Amino acid sequence: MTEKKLADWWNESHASLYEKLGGEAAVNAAVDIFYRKVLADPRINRFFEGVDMEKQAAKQKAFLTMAFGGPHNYTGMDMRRGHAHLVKQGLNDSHFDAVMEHLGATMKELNVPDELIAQAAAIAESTRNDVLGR
Ligand code: HEM
Repeated sequence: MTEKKLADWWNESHASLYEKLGGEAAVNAAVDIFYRKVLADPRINRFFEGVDMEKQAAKQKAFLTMAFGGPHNYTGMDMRRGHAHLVKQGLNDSHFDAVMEHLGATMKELNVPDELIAQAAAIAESTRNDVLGR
């Protein structure tokens, strides 16, 4: 193998899900679509009432970066703290499922391959108990 081929092979086989999806550009493309879906959904939009737009955009970006397996600084404890007030307002599995639905639909709209959608869903799913405070 030439050096270039070796480097390509290494990068392809070690690319994170985040890199495969297109990194920060992919997250930025997904934010608008995802955000619109969430805010248009009467099952869950009440949780986002009174959250200011700037904070919200940063939150959506953090959410998607996390789901895409990218660099993030959140831990289970942060997920617990970040959603504890929502759990008090009744946040439960049905709301979590709705968010998962929008995540999958957003990625489908962006023509992400099913296999990568499944990987992102698995990452998001792994936060369920922390988000729901149990
Ligand atoms: C897939 C699981 C989820 C992940 C990975 C996630 C991720 C995050 C992150 C990173 C933040 C920012 C926390 C911070 O302030 O540092 C956040 C906040 C928030 N999340 Fe989630 N989230 C998830 C599920 C949900 C669900 C199911 C809802 C409601 C239906 C929700 C509603 C919110 C709201 C409203 C905030 C902003 C809270 C505030 O600033 O007052 N999240 N989430």
